[in-house]
Amino acid sequence: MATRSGTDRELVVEQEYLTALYARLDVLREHAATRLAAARDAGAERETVALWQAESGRLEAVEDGLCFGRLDLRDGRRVYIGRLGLFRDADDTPLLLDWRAPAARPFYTATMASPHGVRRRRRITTRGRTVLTLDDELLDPDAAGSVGDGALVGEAALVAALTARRTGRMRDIVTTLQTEQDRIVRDEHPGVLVVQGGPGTGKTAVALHRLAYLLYIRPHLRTRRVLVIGPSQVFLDYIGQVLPGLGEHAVTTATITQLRPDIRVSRLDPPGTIEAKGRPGMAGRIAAAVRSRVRTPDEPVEVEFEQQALRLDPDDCRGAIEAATRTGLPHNQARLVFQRRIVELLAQRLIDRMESVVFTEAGEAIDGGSADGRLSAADLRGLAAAGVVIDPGHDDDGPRSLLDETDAARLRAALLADTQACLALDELWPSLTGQQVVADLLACQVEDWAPADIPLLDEADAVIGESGGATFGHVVVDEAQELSAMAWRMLMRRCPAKSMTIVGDLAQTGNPAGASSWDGLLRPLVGNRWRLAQLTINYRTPAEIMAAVIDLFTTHHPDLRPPRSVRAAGEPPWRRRTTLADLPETVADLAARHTDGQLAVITPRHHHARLAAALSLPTSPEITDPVVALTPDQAKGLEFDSVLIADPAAILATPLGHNDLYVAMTRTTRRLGIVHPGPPPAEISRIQERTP
Ligand SMILES: Nc1ncnc2c1ncn2[C@@H]1O[C@H](COP(=O)(O)OP(=O)(O)OP(=O)(O)O)[C@@H](O)[C@H]1O
Repeated sequence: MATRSGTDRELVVEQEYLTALYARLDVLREHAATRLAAARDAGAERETVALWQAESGRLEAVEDGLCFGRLDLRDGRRVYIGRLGLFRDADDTPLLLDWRAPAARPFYTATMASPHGVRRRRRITTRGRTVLTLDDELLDPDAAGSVGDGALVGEAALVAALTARRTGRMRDIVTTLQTEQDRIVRDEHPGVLVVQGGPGTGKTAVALHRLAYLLYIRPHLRTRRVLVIGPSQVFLDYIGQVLPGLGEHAVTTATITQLRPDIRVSRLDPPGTIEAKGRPGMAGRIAAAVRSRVRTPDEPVEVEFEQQALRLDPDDCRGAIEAATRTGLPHNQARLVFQRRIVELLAQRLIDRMESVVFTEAGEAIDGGSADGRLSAADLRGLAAAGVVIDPGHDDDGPRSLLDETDAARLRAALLADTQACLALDELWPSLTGQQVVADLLACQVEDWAPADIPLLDEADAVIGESGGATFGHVVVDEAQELSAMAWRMLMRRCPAKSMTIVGDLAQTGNPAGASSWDGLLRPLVGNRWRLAQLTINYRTPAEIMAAVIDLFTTHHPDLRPPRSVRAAGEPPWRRRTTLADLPETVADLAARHTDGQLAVITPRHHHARLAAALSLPTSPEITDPVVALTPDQAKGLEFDSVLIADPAAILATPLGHNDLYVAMTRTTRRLGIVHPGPPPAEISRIQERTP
């Protein structure tokens, strides 16, 4: 049990310490600002300016909650814990430990049974630069009022964080990270770490804190760059302040679609098409489609070059194709190998033809050449007379070849630059673009793309060798259950080290091409280089609401364990019957009466525009508005003080609708209401009908 240590003397002591920490921070800020200005004035390299800019940003970001904890150790030492490390200028004595430092770890993990050398854990709550409260936990088994195992670490602060009003922006949880979460944050697994956990278990928060931790312990990741993938821009806006608040600004965030800004997405596919496009077999089909564009002719091919017809036999083509294929290069690069082989053949044919032309003393060409196949002194004189001799340095009169290697190279270059010759070669091995390949495969228009096409286009680009794009040292994937097998292939190409943190919940999969098993998904991609970790406590959704969704959960996911709610909100969910015609008015009326915190109205896609209009809300939600209208898809990963679901039966009627309804019902931190046209679907019939 934590006790509030509010004696004036203690508060004064901590206030003095905090003031000294801020003074040190101010000195560092001034230093960084001076160095930044000097670098700019001196026209320093971009990297130097960026370095000081990043340092200034890091120091600015920690203003709120700079120091939030203190550990009194059994050996008499005392350490303060905060958002970054601070050291005394004179002798480098640590003044404040970065929460990520190993010595700070007991702040998150020490218990009565394993106190990790800690006698007292103190939580320091501040506003601005002022100490407000101190909460102490004594981890001394002999002390009265000490904390027991199984208790939440820092319960008062945790409950305060969980019950605070939502703002549409996620906050960091660095002051109240729980033990099972800390274990994942600091997990040293070098490969793919999958975090499976129910709604509200802190997967997003943990993934972001883990990224901050990895950047701290593996600084080389800053140069290799790190990426966070989320399901939508709304979600990325929602989490956008967490890492900067932890002093980490240099992180790329994107949706799968945003990884390819060069491709315009202008439409949505129906669920069946999304599912088909996401299957792993699409990779084989794309590779086969690209391969099928390489043609071995049945008949000899004539190549026109400077009014001469050069002949390529099918065997010539086959040999060049095999040589190019053997290189293992992507299609467009292998094409260059093929071209070079063919051009070598053609150039040799031209050379042979030239060499077989023999001139008379008078300079007239006689077909056939000399008996030994080489040129005589007379031939050379004839060539010189005709202005054809290219190598005047050799005036010995012995037999020799007409064209040397330089001439042959020039001839090959001329062939490669010749439009007619290239057209003939392109017939056999054309240069391709990913968009052509996929458009032909799907029999659709180039430039008329849907989100599910992005991984296919990316795959095609990889097969033909045109993609490139940035790669990253570590990738975090949030709402990872939503990604198709093809999207995973796309991400894996961007993370050569296969160092990833993947967080998701198989019970929340809404994408028909999404995951139903982590093993099934990852084994084909990374073998056994992946590990599963689980989160079990739901910090968001109150117990009353989890009790209302339990049937829905267990019916569809008997093999998964539901998360345990950390608290009850004292407000049971409610439902209200209406008619389809009255639905917009009923919802608008209920939303208008809502005044307490942020409200999300979650509707099936086909009602979305109509209900948003009835509520005078945009269909592209602004995530910080007091009321937002969302589809279940858009609500993924978000949370609100209150949620109102309109027409649950229509949500259930979509493929994987049971998961979508589960997502919708678990977005709330306090209140849940459901409006249903007609009788309630069985899944919610246990919820009491009443008006809020
Ligand atoms: N240790 C903690 N201290 C304070 N708040 C916490 C803690 N863990 C989680 N939370 C809060 O609980 C809420 C849910 O966290 P988060 O969104 O990370 O869960 P999630 O598992 O990703 O949920 P979902 O799967 O539903 O998207 C957030 O408001 C988060 O800040």
